[in-house]
Order: sequence, then structure tokens, then C-alpha cells
Amino acid sequence: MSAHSDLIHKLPKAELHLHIEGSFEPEMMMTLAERNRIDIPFKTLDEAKAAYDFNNLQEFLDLYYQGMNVLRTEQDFHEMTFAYLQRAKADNVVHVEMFFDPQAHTERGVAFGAVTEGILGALERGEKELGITSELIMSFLRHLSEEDGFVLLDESTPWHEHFVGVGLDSSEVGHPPLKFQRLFERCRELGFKLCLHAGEEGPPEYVREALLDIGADRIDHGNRAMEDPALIEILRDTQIPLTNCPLSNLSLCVLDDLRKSPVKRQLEEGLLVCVNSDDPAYFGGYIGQNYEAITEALELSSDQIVQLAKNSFTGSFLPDDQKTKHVAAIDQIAATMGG
Ligand code: HPA
Ligand SMILES: [Zn+2]
Repeated sequence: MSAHSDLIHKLPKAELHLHIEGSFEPEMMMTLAERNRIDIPFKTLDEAKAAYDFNNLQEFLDLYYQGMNVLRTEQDFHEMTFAYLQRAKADNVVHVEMFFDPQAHTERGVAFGAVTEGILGALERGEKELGITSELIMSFLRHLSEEDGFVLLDESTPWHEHFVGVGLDSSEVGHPPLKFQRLFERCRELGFKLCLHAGEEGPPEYVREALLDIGADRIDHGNRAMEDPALIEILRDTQIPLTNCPLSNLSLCVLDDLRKSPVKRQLEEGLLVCVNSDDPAYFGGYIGQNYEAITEALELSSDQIVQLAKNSFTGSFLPDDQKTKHVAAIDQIAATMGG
């Protein structure tokens, strides 16, 4: 707990970088494994947590895809999604733009409709029961081919109106944004926002491709953009948002020490950076803990924490009037707390 815990807790926040399958807690995994009669490689919570000790992105992804193997029914996806929303609510998240990875389910024989309806039903319930607004972003797995991406895009057609955008995630190195240039061009024509993971492990060149060749609306992670002054200038001029994930960076050894996180420098450079949880069940914390950890590591000021919360709405795909409303609410809370 930092001296800023109260402020962090009270600020309304938007979560813009959250893989719903990465919120799948080991307790629920064990429950669903039993319900669906599926073997999993760990039998206790301690065993699960011991396995969550990663040296890189791929080691995490291997476990992430294994864990979601127990998700089979619409009800499973509904329960996982609603459980995330309850945790988000506890951290005062009021808006979420959530990724999901349909190819990781359809290739196991789970119907696209079961996955999507399960998630959408929980999001609708989350708005009614918890007051959390939401958008869904359909991600393409970049270790698969562009052709596979086109197949998903086609298969998902009946649900397109439910997605605000499309994403690009999974193993980054060796799978540059340009591999998917035609696919994203088509997605843009269909009216989707484009969110690309870039510069997490991959080089600054991948961020450049995402920004300049693909026309990304948001960069997920983007840490390594900070190695290239020209990219920093582009990010400042365009105000393309960067969704940073502190505990993810630490867990996946993108950073060996949170004090090396680019978040403070990004704020100082005037970039539109915000803080998110990525895969909270695997990386040791939901959004509140991510704010706490980065505040402590970088000794952020209360003004900087407030800026991060504002950026989470400014960087969202909410309509402008909604962004303005949320930013004004933050200003009011900051003022009453002496910020
Ligand atoms: O942090 C991530 N990076 C890439 N792919 C992912 N899929 C889930 N989380 C991640
Ligand atoms: Zn991610």
C-alpha cells in the first residue's frame, strides 16, 4: 500500500488492455476442470502459482493456452467474464475494453458463438448489475497465418456489430505487424478500431509498422518505442494511446525492475499512456495493484496518477462526450482529495 492508495482506489478508471482469458483464476480453472472432466497439470493452488514463474512471453503463452483448455461452454465464458467484472468493480473500474482470443477456442472445437455469447452476456449483465460499461475487441493470434485471420474475420461476421475493434496478440518476435497488413486493411474498411500489441518483446520497428504501415488506433505495451526518438515524436504528435501493463512487464521479464518502466518518462514526454492489467490472474494483480506497483516503483506524484486515470478514458473508444464526463469526474475527485 502506498501513500497514494486512497487516491488510486477512488479514481474512476478505464481498463483498456485486458485479455479476458488472462483473468482466469486457478481456483475457477480447477472448478471448471472438474465440471467439464478435463485434466489439468496442477491439483492445488500452490502448484498453479508455482507454475506462474515466467522468463519470457512464450513461457507465459504456453500456460495461458493450456489453462483456457478447460473453457468449453457458453456458461464457462460467462462465469469467467463476470468474475473479472466483479474484481474490476472492486478497483473502481467503470469502463473496460476487453480482448478475447477466439482462435484459441475455435481450434479446440469450441464454437465461436458459445465463446462470444458467453462473454457478451456477462458484459451486458456487468453493465446492468455493476454499472460497468464495456466494449469487446476480437484479437488475432499472430503466430497463426494472415489467412487464418481472414477465416476468423469471416466466421465472426454475424457478431461484428458487437466488436469495437480488432487486436493482434500472442508471440510477437518473428510475427511483425506487416504480416497482417491486408487483414488489418480489411478490418479498417469494416469500421473496426485497430489495436496492436507492439514493442513488448519486439523491436521498435514493429511499433513503427503498427503506427505507419497499419495505422493502429492504439498500441498495446509499446515499451520499446522509447528506444527511438522519432517514434516518441510520432506518439506525442498523434496522441495514439499506449496501454502499459506494469506487472505484466515484470512477470514476463520485459523489465527486470519496475523502476526501469517507461511510464514516468512517457508521461513527462506528453505521451498518452495508461496503466492496465493485461493478464491479471497470471501476473499477480488487477488494475489497482498495477497502479500501486508503478506508483511506488517510479515515485509517481498524485498529479501523475490522476493523469494516468484521465488518459485511460481519453485513450478509450468511448464517444467524446463520455470521455469528457469521466475526465471531469476525475478532476472533481482529485480536487476533493487535495490533488
Ligand atoms: O501480454 C501479452 N502479449 C502478447 N499476447 C498476449 N496474449 C495475452 N497476453 C498477451
Ligand atoms: Zn496483452
